[in-house]
Amino acid sequence: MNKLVTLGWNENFFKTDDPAIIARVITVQRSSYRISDGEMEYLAHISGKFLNKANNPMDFPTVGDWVIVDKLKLEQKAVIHQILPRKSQLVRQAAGSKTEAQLVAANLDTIFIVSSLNDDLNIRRMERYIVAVYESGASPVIVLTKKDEYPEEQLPELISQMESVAIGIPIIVVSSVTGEGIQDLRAYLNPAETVALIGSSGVGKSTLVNVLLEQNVQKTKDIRSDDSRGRHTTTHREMFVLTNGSLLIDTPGMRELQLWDGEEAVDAAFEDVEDFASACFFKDCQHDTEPGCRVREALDSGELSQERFDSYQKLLRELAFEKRKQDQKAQLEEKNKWKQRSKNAKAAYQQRGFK
Ligand SMILES: Nc1nc2c(ncn2[C@@H]2O[C@H](COP(=O)(O)OP(=O)(O)OP(=O)(O)O)[C@@H](O)[C@H]2O)c(=O)[nH]1
Ligand SMILES: [Zn+2]
Repeated sequence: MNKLVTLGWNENFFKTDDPAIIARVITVQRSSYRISDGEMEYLAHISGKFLNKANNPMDFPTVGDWVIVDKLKLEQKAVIHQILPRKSQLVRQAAGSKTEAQLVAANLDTIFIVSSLNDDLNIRRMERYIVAVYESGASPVIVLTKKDEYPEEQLPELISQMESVAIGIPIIVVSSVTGEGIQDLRAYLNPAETVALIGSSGVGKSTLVNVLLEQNVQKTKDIRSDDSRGRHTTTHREMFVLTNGSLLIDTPGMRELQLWDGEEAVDAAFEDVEDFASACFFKDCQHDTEPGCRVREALDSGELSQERFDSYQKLLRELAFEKRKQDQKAQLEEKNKWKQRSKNAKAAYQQRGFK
């Protein structure tokens, strides 16, 4: 049997007579990668030619990527030549002020949006995560952790609140301490499928990975007893194989999730708002003062909450702003490229002695 299958490989991804050239990225460490062919792990680097062609973060391998490689079995080293087309990819705007995409993981079937029931839970943040997941092409599942620390009687109210913003998305409540809900979660971990966990730091992602793997592979840390500096315990992204053959990727906690792209994903995540908007009299209704505005009507009657509508508009504005920044950056890069070219041409001309 082709061992790649144990990593979720499917022949439809890429046709080749030589499966030995295929591997999957299981961790990313600065400029090196750990890859696996299902049999052995290799420390891999990208080839010089690859490096020359890669000019933005999306061109580089990420955890979950399928890659074409040359393996040196004895040394357990490999060279990555190419990334196979991704079937899904989770992207966010990189932290900091630079306009730059950050690729979180690739080829995911499902994404667990993990939030703890105690103080981390935030409806507006949840909406943002849902948009990012829809945009990635994977299916979202909401996982609410630390059930053991939350008053049972308040749970139904909270879940119904969550349901109103996570339309049609499964919501699973778990406790890694008591084991409640873990079995329900396993229903979303199918053989040969890849699931990634995302969420803020300290919500219990790594603890959950350990529980699902039934062993301690990810370091966890007590957030109550540490200082504000050493909070993040998961420093890199890593893929694990569960005993049933499903693949699980843990990601470092995010302080905030800045969207990179996804106006259509906003429409998908805000199906309720879209439904009202499509019933407005004017096709291009701005839901402001236009007559026959179904959105305003829904806001007045309470069918649609003002907070939800504000959040929808805010995300759209943010994405439009993000897009303008990206376009400006692309224009600048294009300009610099031409500048450099004419500089090179001039230098070559002078070298030939035509001064
Ligand atoms: N009471 C309770 N505590 C939990 C549960 N799950 C995790 N914790 C605790 O929450 C703290 C943070 O858990 P981690 O698993 O390290 O959190 P994380 O999301 O991986 O954090 P980062 O690696 O920083 O992203 C630890 O002290 C865990 O013991 C749970 O179900 N119940
Ligand atoms: Zn309207």
